[in-house]
Amino acid sequence: IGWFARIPRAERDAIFGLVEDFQKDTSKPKVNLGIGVFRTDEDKPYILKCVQKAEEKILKKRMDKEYSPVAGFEIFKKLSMDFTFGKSSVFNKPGRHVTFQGLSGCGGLSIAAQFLRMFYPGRKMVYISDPTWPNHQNLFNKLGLKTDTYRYYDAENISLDFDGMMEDIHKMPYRSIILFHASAHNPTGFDPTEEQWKEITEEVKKRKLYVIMDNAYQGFASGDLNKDAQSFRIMAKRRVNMVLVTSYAKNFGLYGERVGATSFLVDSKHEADKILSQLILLIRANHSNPPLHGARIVEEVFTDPCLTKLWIEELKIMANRLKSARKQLLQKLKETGSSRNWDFITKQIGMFSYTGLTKEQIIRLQKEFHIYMLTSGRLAIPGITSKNVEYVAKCIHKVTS
Ligand SMILES: Cc1ncc(COP(=O)(O)O)c(CNOCC(=O)O)c1O
Repeated sequence: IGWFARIPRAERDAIFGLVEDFQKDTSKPKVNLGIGVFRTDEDKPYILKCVQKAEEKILKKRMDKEYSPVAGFEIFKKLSMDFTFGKSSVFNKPGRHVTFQGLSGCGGLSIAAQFLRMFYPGRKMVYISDPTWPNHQNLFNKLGLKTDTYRYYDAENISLDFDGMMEDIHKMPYRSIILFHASAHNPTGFDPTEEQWKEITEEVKKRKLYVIMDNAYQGFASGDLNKDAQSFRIMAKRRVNMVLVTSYAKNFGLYGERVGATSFLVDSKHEADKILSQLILLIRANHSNPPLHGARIVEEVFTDPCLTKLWIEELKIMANRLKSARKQLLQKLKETGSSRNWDFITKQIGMFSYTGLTKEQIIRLQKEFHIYMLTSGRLAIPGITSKNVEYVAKCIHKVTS
């Protein structure tokens, strides 16, 4: 068809393009350090036991397959507010938040971005961290919001560039929109401390910024649900204007079920009703109704105390598995006699390590050793196992010495 011929080919998605290359690679051994999806030490996907038990309960109930409400079920929304802001939060009351069930984190960010584009009175531009998750810029730009960056990473010292970040926030025009990662920053793995979050919050208030809080790893980052929520709970306590986008992909292992919750904090029931009415039209224009299954699993786990307890245990198991993989990798890198300081690997938390490897070194790892990483230098920790850690360490040493 004529006009199809004139459509330019887009560049591949950094993450899913790499996964395709990995799957096509027939050599042995090959190691996937590309995508942020949890794997056991046997390099297998992990279906949480609490999820399996929840599914058995759901199946027995023989529930219908009718449409969910456009914004999701009330119980799911309430449980999500209890999980994120906590039962005692001043915002966890009718009239102080507008919550909808989105299609996981991406879906929540997408609806929030469209809503801000339609109604935000300030600049239609979002400040995102440098570096950040590759899809942030793509998502906001595709939905009509420009992006700019704030400093976040000190490559020299391989650490959080807190001073740079604060300077950039201090310079931001009043009422700019800024996106923060709630915990387990992707890709650096460096998070502000509790004290630093308090300083960031004061600066955000001074600049009257609107915050998009991307909460993709709550509980999965440290294994502690509340610790991983400190960033946005500190901001909420100081009445920072924000929308919180929560994903249940990682902390429930429900990647493909596309389940998440997004909450706009508001001041009154009057405001809440108006915002919900606009969100419902916007959601209708996107996916109309959210999927049933993932939300029902989350609801079962949050309402059954035994399943909640099991879930919290499994979060710790996953977080500890990643911590031990970091320790093993650091140990093996030391054993190679590498002169580099790799200590940052155990200082970072969550799914990724930001290694500082150059693009050339990463291409060599892929071409010569069939080890797949993002060319940004991001290494997905779940891909490290007891079986392959020595091989990975030796190959990293080879390309960096
Ligand atoms: C910061 C952040 N926000 C949002 C999301 C969105 O995740 P989802 O839409 O699956 O909930 C993700 C998921 N990351 O994807 C895996 C990877 O980076 O390799 C994320 O890391």
